[in-house]
Amino acid sequence: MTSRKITRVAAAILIQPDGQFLLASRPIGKPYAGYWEFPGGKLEAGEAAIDALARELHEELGIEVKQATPWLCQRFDYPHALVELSFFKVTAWEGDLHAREGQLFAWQKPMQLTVSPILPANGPILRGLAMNETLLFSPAGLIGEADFLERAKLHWQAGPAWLVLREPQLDTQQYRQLCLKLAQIPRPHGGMLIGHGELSTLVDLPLDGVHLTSRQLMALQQRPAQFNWVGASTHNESELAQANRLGLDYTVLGHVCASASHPDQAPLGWTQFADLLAQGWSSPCFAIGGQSMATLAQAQAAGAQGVAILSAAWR
Ligand SMILES: Nc1nc2c([nH]c(=O)n2[C@@H]2O[C@H](COP(=O)(O)OP(=O)(O)OP(=O)(O)O)[C@@H](O)[C@H]2O)c(=O)[nH]1
Ligand SMILES: [Mg+2]
Repeated sequence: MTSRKITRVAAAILIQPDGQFLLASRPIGKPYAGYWEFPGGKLEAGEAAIDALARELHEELGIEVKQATPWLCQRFDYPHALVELSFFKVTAWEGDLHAREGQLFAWQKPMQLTVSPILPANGPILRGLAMNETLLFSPAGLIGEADFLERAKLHWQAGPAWLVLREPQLDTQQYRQLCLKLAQIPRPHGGMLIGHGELSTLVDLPLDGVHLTSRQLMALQQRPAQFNWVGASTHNESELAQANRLGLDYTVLGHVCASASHPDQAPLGWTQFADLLAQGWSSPCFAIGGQSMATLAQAQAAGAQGVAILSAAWR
């Protein structure tokens, strides 16, 4: 097997407080001229991705980066190069944008692109920009249905919470009923309701998506077409690779820290978690296992989208 040289690239997702992000058109004379991309460029020899990011944004846009959080690390096989893209979410910068390379700029809303074409590698990751920093797993089995419905309402009132309804102790009929009750709660900020279980029992429920177990994930040949959003639980590289092959929207990887739900299995730990993410995947990943808002920053520093929270979300 011949191994291709990897071109390392740092790219910035500049995000405004209202959630709009910046795309720039590639200048004439470069490969894919006229395609829309995230500003950025190639790492120089010995340069760290975050330093390349700051340098490129200065060169291309004339701004100084003040706050950048690692987001996805993605590998993409172009005919001209195998590219490893380290994306950063840049939420604070100084200076006005200048098109120093003659680019055009477009501020875009997640899932509502108005420009095209975009670079081929960027297509699969765009859905990830619509995701929240937390993924909440339901606890009705632990705290009781009435309490759960009340707290779900509070989460959705407060923000765009993504809720996975995972209740393995319920039978199909009970699950349906609970799901229908949840679906009636208003979600003014665009919160999401994600199902869990045998896919054939979920298809006609008012769900925004489905969360696959790792067993379901490994048994599938294709992404299930009946659901808008599809994510999966993963524990290792082969499961991450399968999620990537199927083009899933997100993964959950763990458990990262010791957790009450898996007392007999050794946790991955942050180093192994970060190493697995650094292999390069096209969809955001949530850390799971001992996670809460208190571990969000650490998870994101390791390259995660955010944290999957079980019991800590419902206290
Ligand atoms: N900057 C940037 N590059 C991307 C993105 N997506 C993507 O596939 N790429 C690829 O990553 C590589 C980065 O190239 P670049 O042309 O921006 O590099 P650069 O700014 O250092 O320019 P240079 O070629 O003049 O040195 C290209 O192969 C490009 O196709 C993206 O969103 N932003
Ligand atoms: Mg560039």
